[in-house]
Amino acid sequence: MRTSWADAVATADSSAAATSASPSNVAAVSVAPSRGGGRAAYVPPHLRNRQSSSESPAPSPAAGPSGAGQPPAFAAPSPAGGSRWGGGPIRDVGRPGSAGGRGGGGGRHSRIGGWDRREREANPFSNDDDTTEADFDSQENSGINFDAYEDIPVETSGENVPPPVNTFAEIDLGDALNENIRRCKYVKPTPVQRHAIPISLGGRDLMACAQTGSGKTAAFCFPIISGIMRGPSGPRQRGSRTVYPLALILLPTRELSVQIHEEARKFAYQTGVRVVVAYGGAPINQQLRDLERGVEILVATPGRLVDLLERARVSLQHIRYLALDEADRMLDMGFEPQIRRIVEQMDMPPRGQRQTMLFSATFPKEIQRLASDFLNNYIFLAVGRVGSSTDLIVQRVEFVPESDKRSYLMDLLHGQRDTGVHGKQALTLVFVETKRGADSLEHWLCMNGFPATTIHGDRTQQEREHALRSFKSGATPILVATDVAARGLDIPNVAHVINFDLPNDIDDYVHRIGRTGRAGKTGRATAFFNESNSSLARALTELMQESNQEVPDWLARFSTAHSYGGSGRHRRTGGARFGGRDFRRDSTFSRGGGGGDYGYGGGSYGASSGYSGSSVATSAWD
Ligand SMILES: Nc1ncnc2c1ncn2[C@@H]1O[C@H](COP(=O)(O)OP(=O)(O)OP(=O)(O)O)[C@@H](O)[C@H]1O
Repeated sequence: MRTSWADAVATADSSAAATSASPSNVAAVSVAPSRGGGRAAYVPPHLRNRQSSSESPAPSPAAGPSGAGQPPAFAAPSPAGGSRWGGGPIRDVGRPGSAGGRGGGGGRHSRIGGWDRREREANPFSNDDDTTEADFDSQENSGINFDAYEDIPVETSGENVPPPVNTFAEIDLGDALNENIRRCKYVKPTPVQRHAIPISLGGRDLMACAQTGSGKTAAFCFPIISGIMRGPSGPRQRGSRTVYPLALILLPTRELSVQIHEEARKFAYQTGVRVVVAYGGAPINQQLRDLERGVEILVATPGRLVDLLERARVSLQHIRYLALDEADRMLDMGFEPQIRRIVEQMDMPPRGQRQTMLFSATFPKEIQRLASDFLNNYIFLAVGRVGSSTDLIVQRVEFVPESDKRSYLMDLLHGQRDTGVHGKQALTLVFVETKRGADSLEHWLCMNGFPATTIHGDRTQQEREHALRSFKSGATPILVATDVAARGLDIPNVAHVINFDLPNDIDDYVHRIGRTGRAGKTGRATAFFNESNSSLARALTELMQESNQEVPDWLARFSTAHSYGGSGRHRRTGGARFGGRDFRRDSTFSRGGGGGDYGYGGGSYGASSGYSGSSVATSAWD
């Protein structure tokens, strides 16, 4: 079985008419397979005797923990110790100079489940480029453009919202965590971090909606790690193989769980807080061994977690923090039953006795409604950029008939090559609809001299991880993927996202294009649109307008033609806005109805105070 593009190229018969045919391949068929290294003969579009069907768009806090909130029973001791967020002083374990020392797995030695005294904690930063300790002081996280965040619109609703912070220094996260923030080269908090971290440290439940690539991972990891460091130790586990994590982070895909585990390990390095990952497709025995060595934060996919719960190897009895990343995906039809089982039907403390945080870049109202079952007196936070969440991403939509897609793709890739935009510094992610389509396109690209690999649900986990590594390293700078790669993956240098097949759901489009333009960087997204995508036209048009993108005339016409009857997930969530808006503010919600959007500038929900700075907008996404 072929496991990589290289194998594919090596085993392919160079004369094979692998470009089996669609008419579009006629142009491409004239492209000789590149085996042997020669660049394929390329037939430019103007010689292909056909008209472009596109109209060518131009390229183009002063308060402590809120009294209104109900900090869970486990909440930190009184603020007497100095944390403005109500926790006592954080024990700095494992930091240089403190007991345990650097690399010694210092810290909460007495806690079963924490780092064992005999065990050396592997340095999670050791693979990061060639950065030395000295470099950490001099660098910022690669090129993040904080100026772009200056006037970011923010909306909060809920009672007694803790005010935001401007710097990490304003928050008492403790020396060990601060040291890791420095190692990550985070100089300032991103907007979602500025708001979400104080809210979570204040003990409040949170539903947070913030643009892709804006730093949501740290926004939920920092308060969890800090809270565990402040709080009482977990239970001792005598004579039982069951482990009792204190925090659970649930994610929809295996790759994302691996990524969040790696991130969380960096943030928790030398804090004495141990992070373990459990996900499907990988041998369970290794994961069981990892768990047995102790776990405070369990990062998991739902299926594997249910397996561990059924085997009684994990108990959720002592969960203090529950975080759902990509929460709208976790609560849609695919995952909801499993999530309800984990959260409501096992032994997890009920809402109000644990702290729950839900994060995503998109939050359809119907999902917010479901999600509210898991939350207690929560704060809704929407953080967006002026104009929209994605104006750092230049979006183009091309009208491309189904049969011409490969040919168009070839144009784009040759264009990139000709302008020197390729290789490790400019990765290209191509989304397709089906697993078979992914394999077929990957094969065709390889045959035509474009090193590609693929990731989808029919590949083994080993193949998926290999593909991702190969893509990240630039060895195969094109990744053909299904929606399994649409959410959360943080891959530096993705310069171009191509929607070869558009998704049916506009929120999926938002997440897909969000694989580029991350952390303040710019990116490019191209979509191939044709009649089969008509139902998406209106939502796509609205999204592009909100993101200050040029909408081609033909798309606007499609949009008008299909504005009747377009419903459900094809429409922008929350009405004509990007991202999300607290469904509790929907004027019809209180009447038990659904549908209408809350008008601008209207009344507010409950005793909503929100952030009263001048940059408050009625919506984060207008
Ligand atoms: N304060 C910060 N300073 C600099 N870089 C940061 C900061 N916070 C996060 N980052 C970086 O920004 C990138 C995106 O962060 P992250 O993956 O958490 O985004 P996200 O909001 O979860 O995105 P998505 O919605 O796609 O899941 C990461 O590479 C992360 O290391």
